[in-house]
Amino acid sequence: MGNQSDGSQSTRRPMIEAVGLSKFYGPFAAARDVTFQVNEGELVAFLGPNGAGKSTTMKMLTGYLAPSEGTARIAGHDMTADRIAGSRHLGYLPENGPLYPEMTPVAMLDFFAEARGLDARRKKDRIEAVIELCDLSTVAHKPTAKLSKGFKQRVGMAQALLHEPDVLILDEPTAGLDPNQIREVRKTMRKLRETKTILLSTHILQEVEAMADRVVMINEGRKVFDGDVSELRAINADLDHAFHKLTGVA
Ligand SMILES: Nc1ncnc2c1ncn2[C@@H]1O[C@H](COP(=O)(O)OP(=O)(O)OP(=O)(O)O)[C@@H](O)[C@H]1O
Repeated sequence: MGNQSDGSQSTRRPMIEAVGLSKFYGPFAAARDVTFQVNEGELVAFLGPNGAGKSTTMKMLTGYLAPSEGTARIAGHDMTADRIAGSRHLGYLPENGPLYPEMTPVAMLDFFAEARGLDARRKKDRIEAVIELCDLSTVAHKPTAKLSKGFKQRVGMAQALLHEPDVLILDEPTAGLDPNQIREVRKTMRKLRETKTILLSTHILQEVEAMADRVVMINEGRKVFDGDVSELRAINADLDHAFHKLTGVA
């Protein structure tokens, strides 16, 4: 299924690296010593029950949140010391959809394109391209706050893809969507995985079976599994049961 089936995983370049990442809020550890990597061309599903620390880990990987301990690297760039260089490679879909709900999708994309230093020509081309790819033309000039959840999610995705990053970190891209919208997101994802390295958090185990090369699972801030889907199946043929066994949550 995955594009690592030729056994070349170890020779591929690591594009997303979590090295001993921890985040403490007072005495509470939202993430503790989390280490894993996503190699070039892989799509890795990031699983765990609510509150396990997925979003916290993703925010540290993207440089949005400073780790208490450890190192996050994107395409080899340390996201604390060298965030701008790493961010050129990275598209990030945060858990709560796009920022700046009062702006229209076009205005927001324009703003992000400016912030990322795209020149005028490339800005125009890329905004047009992501509006088409994410099917936003009918809502491009409406305030984002007034859009449906599915469209808001697409605006977030368009923002993440704007600068043609080769690495994507997507925090629950199908959360709260209806089945038709989920199909659309999966279709987009299948297209993206041909050219990009992707870390994707989700609660939908069918999504994992359908798309992931590998699974990283965390529970109570700690990594509890890192392997491919067949290894997860070796724990229990039913992925729901495997998830339950590793996390103690149904
Ligand atoms: N700023 C903060 N201050 C204190 N605790 C926090 C903070 N941010 C997150 N947490 C706690 O850290 C833990 C991990 O949260 P996180 O959002 O990373 O989980 P998650 O795995 O993404 O969950 P979900 O699947 O519900 O999105 C939770 O218990 C959360 O309440």
